[in-house]
Amino acid sequence: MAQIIQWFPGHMAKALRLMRENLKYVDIVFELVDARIPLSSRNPELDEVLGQKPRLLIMTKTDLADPERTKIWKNYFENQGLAVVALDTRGHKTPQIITKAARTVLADKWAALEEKGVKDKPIRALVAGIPNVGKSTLLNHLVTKNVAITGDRPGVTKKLQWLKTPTNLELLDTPGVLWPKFEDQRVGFHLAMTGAIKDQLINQDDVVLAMLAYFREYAPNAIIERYHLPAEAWATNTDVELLLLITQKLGFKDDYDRAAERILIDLRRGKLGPYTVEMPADNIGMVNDAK
Ligand SMILES: Nc1nc2c(ncn2[C@@H]2O[C@H](COP(=O)(O)OP(=O)(O)OP(=O)(O)O)[C@@H](O)[C@H]2O)c(=O)[nH]1
Repeated sequence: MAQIIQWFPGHMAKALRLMRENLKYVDIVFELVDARIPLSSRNPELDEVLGQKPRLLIMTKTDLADPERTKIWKNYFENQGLAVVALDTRGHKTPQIITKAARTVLADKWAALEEKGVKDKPIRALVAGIPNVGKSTLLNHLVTKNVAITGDRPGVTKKLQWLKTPTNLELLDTPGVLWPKFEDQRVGFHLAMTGAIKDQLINQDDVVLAMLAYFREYAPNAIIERYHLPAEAWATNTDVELLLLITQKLGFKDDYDRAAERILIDLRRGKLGPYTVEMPADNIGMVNDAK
């Protein structure tokens, strides 16, 4: 883990600085989090950078997450005063869902503008989130044609590029890449499970063992079925022994690394079913509890 801790801070500082600079050009920030790891995929310093800037929390990849847990998380964030949508960003209703939610967040401000005679003002937004959370996918689904806005407007003069959507949003075309924080080693494991960080950064065997500990408690049958293990496999084996057993079942003899790699691919592609490895009560040490 030490390697990761040394590697990220410079990137994170730069990303947050860029975010601060761009914030003044937008009305709202779309903060993306991965529904499978809603805490580990958030950046704890974002709260401070955003201050009072309106925000919409978008939980992505709900098709890969446990639906019951997604509901719990949505409530949890809403109870903190955040506006939240949870979706598979690739769905065809994404533009309508996101635009409606953004309009709701900004309803008062837009009503005040309309009173002053400003009609149909586009909502300007910045998409932010950690790598792999779905930023580009969201942008691509919101913007049906690639139309860059030009002209003498704030942002444009600074050579920022904006993308217009048919639903009257204007999106900064470069998403803000945030970096997670790794003080809690579970954060690293969870990010690795979902593929948010490079595989070279964490020992895959360790990630798979953390993952098996989760499946032992919450979805034991998914592993039994996928790797054709005997029904009593969990009861008679430790997590390490189970990894060895799966390695043999996969026909990889004693090549545990290869088995770990295969298991992670299965997990990330949803072959082990939907999963959400974090719950609010886990207190994964990275997000400020207050908004
Ligand atoms: N199943 C599923 N996959 C998604 C969803 N959103 C994005 N993806 C996939 O997740 C992967 C990463 O998505 P990107 O849009 O490239 O993520 P990004 O945040 O732009 O990533 P970086 O460029 O690394 O910062 C891609 O394979 C997407 O197809 C979703 O809601 N559900």
